[in-house]
Parts: sequence; C-alpha cells; structure tokens
Amino acid sequence: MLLPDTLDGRLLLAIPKKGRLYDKCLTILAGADIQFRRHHRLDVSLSTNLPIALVFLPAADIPSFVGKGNVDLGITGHDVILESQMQDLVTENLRLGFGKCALQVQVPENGPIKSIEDLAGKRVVTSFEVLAAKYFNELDDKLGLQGDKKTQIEYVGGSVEAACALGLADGIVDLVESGETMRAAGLHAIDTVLKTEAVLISSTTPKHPDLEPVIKLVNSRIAGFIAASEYTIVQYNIPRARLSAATEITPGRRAPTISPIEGEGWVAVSSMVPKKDVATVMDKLVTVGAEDVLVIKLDNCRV
Ligand SMILES: Nc1ncnc2c1ncn2[C@@H]1O[C@H](COP(=O)(O)OP(=O)(O)OP(=O)(O)O)[C@@H](O)[C@H]1O
Ligand SMILES: O=P(O)(O)OC[C@H]1O[C@H](OP(=O)(O)OP(=O)(O)O)[C@H](O)[C@@H]1O
Repeated sequence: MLLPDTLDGRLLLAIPKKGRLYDKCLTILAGADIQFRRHHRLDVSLSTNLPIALVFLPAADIPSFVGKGNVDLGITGHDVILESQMQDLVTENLRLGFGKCALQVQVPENGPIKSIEDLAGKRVVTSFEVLAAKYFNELDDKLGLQGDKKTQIEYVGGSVEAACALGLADGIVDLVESGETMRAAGLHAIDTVLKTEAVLISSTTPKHPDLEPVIKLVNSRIAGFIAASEYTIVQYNIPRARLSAATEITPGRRAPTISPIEGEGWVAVSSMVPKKDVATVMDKLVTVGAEDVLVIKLDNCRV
C-alpha cells in the first residue's frame, strides 16, 4: 500500500495513464533513466533510482494538476493545455517531438458545406468544446451572427468522426494525424484550429522550490534524450582550404568540432546534424571535397 508520506521529498511527475501518448512517454522515461516498477491497479509508482514518483493520470487532467501545483512536472499535449485553459498556470519547458497532430474543422466530403463560412451558424460536435467555441465565436463575430444564429457547439467524449453520419452535426472539430480516421468517415478538413505536440510542463508557481535541482535534472535528461533522437553526428575529413564551405553545410547545434589530423593541410570535423537532413548533408559535403564522411548514431546526450 502507498502511504501519503512515502511521497515526501519526491518530485511528482505526471504521465498519461493510457492513450496515444502513453507508449512514447515510457520510452522517454527509459531514455532519461527514470527507473520504476508499475504495480497493477496503482496509479503512483516510486522511482527506484531517483527521488521521483510517477503519477499516471488522464492526459486531459495533467495541465490542471501541474498548474495547481499538485504535481511538479507533467507530460501532455499542447492542445490539452489550451483546452483546459491552463496556459497561464503552466510553463511548457520542452517540446517532445511526438504526439504531433492538428485540431481541424472537418465536414462531409460530398456535402453542401465547402468552407468555414458555410459551416458558421450550423451544428458542430467536438471533444474540444473550449477551443471550438473560441474559434467559432470569433468566426460568428466576423460574420455578424448573433443569438440563435450563432454556431452551436456540442460536446461528445469520443468517436467524434461519427457525428455527421449520425445526423448529430454538420461539421466536427477533431484531431488529425495521418488523416485515416477522417477519410474513413467520409470527411475532409476545411481549416486548422491549431497544431499540437506533446510537451513537458511545470507549474509557473512551483509549490516545492526545494525540488528545483531534480526538476532541472529531469529537464536536462529528457532534453538530451530528445536531441539524441532528432540528431546524428556527421564526421569527415576536409582540406583546410575548403573548411569554411564545409562548416556552412554542417554548422552544428552550437558549432562544429574541428581537430587537426596527420597529413598536410587536412582537418577532421565532427558536427551534430538533424537526422532528417543527413543524406543531403552528406551529398553536399562530398561536393565541397569532404572525404571519409561517417554518420554516427547518438544514443543519448546532454545539450
Ligand atoms: N492521432 C493522434 N496522433 C498523435 N497524437 C494524438 C492523436 N490523437 C491524440 N493525440 C494526442 O494525445 C492526446 C491524448 O489523446 P488520446 O486520444 O489518447 O486521449 P485519452 O483521453 O488519454 O485516450 P482515449 O480518449 O483514447 O481513451 C491528445 O490530446 C493529443 O495531444
Ligand atoms: O488522423 P489519424 O491518424 O486517423 O488520427 C486521428 C484520430 O486519433 C484520435 O482518436 P483516437 O484514435 O485516439 O480515439 P478517440 O476517437 O477515442 O479519441 C482522434 O480523435 C482521431 O479520431
């Protein structure tokens, strides 16, 4: 059994207990070497190697727990922070590069509604009633729609994409990642309300200032793991006379490391390069005279 004073002196880190962000959060915890054992039916796990307790909560509740200072750090979606209106009470310390999707206005592909102006004043179903209301209030104001002419927003807890086919709505506001759900429901997007990804958040008014060193440690470990997953190291040899052309191609995050090597007028360069650019960077390096170009995988780093 977990007693309340077992948590004394521990940083509380909230993680979504299920859903789209859960698996990636576990990968991040492993990358940051935050070790724990999750007991069946218990939503609090004590870390076995750091003064941290993990609290597994619904993603939608995490901004409020962090904002009110009940937990010190949390991982959730940027969209969820805005939907729970906690943006003034939480700080987004890090973008985590996963859970990327867009909150979009969608309508039946073969229906009469072609634009957001056509949809204004009609029925919209969503799980994001705060963000959808803000979006359509602004649109209604712009179009001069008032009183019972205004767009009607109705909340549903899930399976939003079924609302048009069931006759509940003329349009929906829902998250789109691959677009598969939207297409399968015969819908298409006519506007984007916002783009979102998972973020690491802390309270703007922390309740436990003494935990600041552990907060910094967790931030730094997670930032290092994220950077390692987004970057790779490119190492090459280049005649000194071509060095500036080469370092323009590989400027690094801060600056490239340049070391002298055996042999007249050659240097070795090592630089962090975004993974997505690595093939093009290697091609360009070869064109400016680089030789022995190597790509080295990064497991982890501190940046
Ligand atoms: N298709 C998706 N692709 C990427 N990220 C997503 C996707 N759907 C949701 N997310 C992100 O994950 C967050 C939580 O979404 P999810 O639907 O898993 O919520 P949940 O309420 O925790 O789980 P569920 O409703 O499925 O039981 C969203 O607010 C969003 O930031
Ligand atoms: O563009 P896609 O890659 O198809 O992803 C979008 C779907 O993912 C989310 O729902 P989820 O599957 O998490 O379930 P839910 O409907 O219960 O929220 C979202 O609400 C969409 O339905």
